[in-house]
Amino acid sequence: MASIVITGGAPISGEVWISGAKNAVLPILAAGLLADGPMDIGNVPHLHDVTTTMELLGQMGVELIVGDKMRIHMDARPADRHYAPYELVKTMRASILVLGPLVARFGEAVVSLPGGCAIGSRPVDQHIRGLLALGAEVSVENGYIHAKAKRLKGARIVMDLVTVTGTENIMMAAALASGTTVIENAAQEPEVVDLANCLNAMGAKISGAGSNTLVIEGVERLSGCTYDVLPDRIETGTFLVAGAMTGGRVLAKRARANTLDAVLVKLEEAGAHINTGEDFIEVDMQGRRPKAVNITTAPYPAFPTDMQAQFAAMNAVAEGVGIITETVFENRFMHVQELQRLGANIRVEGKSAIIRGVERMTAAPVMATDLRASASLVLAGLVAEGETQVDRIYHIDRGYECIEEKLGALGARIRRLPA
Ligand SMILES: CC(=O)N[C@H]1[C@@H](OP(=O)(O)OP(=O)(O)OC[C@H]2O[C@@H](n3ccc(=O)[nH]c3=O)[C@H](O)[C@@H]2O)O[C@H](CO)[C@@H](O)[C@@H]1O
Ligand SMILES: C=C(OP(=O)(O)O)C(=O)O
Repeated sequence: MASIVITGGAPISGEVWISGAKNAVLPILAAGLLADGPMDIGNVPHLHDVTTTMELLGQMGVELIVGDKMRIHMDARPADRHYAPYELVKTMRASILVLGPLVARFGEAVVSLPGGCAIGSRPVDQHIRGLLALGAEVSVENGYIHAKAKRLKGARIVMDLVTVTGTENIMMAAALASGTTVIENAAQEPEVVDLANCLNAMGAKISGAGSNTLVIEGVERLSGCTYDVLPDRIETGTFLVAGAMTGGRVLAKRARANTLDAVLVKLEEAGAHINTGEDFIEVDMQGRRPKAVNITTAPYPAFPTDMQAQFAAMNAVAEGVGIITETVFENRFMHVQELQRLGANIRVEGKSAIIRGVERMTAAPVMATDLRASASLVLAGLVAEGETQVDRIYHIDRGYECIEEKLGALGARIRRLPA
């Protein structure tokens, strides 16, 4: 299995280009199933999850071509299958995003249950509840969700909890339903807004994206469109933390500061100078050691769970004690025991990790358990003395485009060892 080796201690400084957002491009590709014309999607990140989604859509008969500069040309008109097999869904939970579009487009969908993963059980009951409310018949048999509806009908849906892909699935299904759908307690994440913007560019009538109430007036058809995916706020945040925890300076280009408010506030609290513009964010630590910060994860606009592990790595070498409370996923502290192998002083109590910063961490072989846990281990490797080897990095390739090249360009001594 491939691994990443980092020799700690090099200052991280310079400019980095931010890629398109994984969590926006995946629903946008799924939304392409609804288009009765060609889609041209730009700013697509080169990620394993994108390849998996293309494979999934390809199996349904969608035509996909990767063009210059990672543009994807997609034509869903020839699609004639409404089936998402376990073999693909198990490698990427976001495959569940085809459920809503398939029912809306074909009147029928058979999609494998995604199952749990390292960070939690991650049920999809809200996705199913939403489709039932829109009038679909839904059953779960032999690990597959079977959903059917001649035409979905608009409804008022109050979500029991805030779910990002749940909101997206219902929004996509409702876009082609008859009548108006209102989703209350909707997710407000920027990726939900990006999907709504893309659907509107296809001819949908969606308002309220970015608030907790979405109103979707169903339309008869959706056309193709040209759309550029929003920059990845989690990739951005990860590079900014790399700068902050190494006492360096990082200028993230093609980044959106207004999607990262909660993260930037915490970086400032850690002692970083922050400078933002319309399409850049600069973090400058001026050689200082970061101060430990307390964070509590929650749905947007609060602090994102997808940045929790990276801040745990920063707190591990910060001055003072920081408490990190994870409220979104029940098992998202898998990085803690690996950070401890590098010398971090962390105690987990229920939903919180109490992190007492140490002056130095030392290299060790560590193992990635999920996407952001992997990122936190790479970040820790940047400061640990010696050579840290991070194994099972296929997790990181799901969500970071060329991470070793980007960090290398910022001065990190980092290399990938092939399998
Ligand atoms: C592809 C994608 O966009 N992934 C993101 C998305 O995942 P995803 O959309 O899977 O996460 P959700 O927002 O749905 O999950 C939030 C919480 O709700 C629970 N839940 C969710 C749905 C449901 O039907 N029932 C239920 O109980 C989950 O187990 C979790 O505890 O949002 C998460 C929370 O910001 C991020 O960490 C992921 O990076
Ligand atoms: C948990 C994540 O992704 P996914 O929902 O695709 O597993 C993530 O991006 O950190």
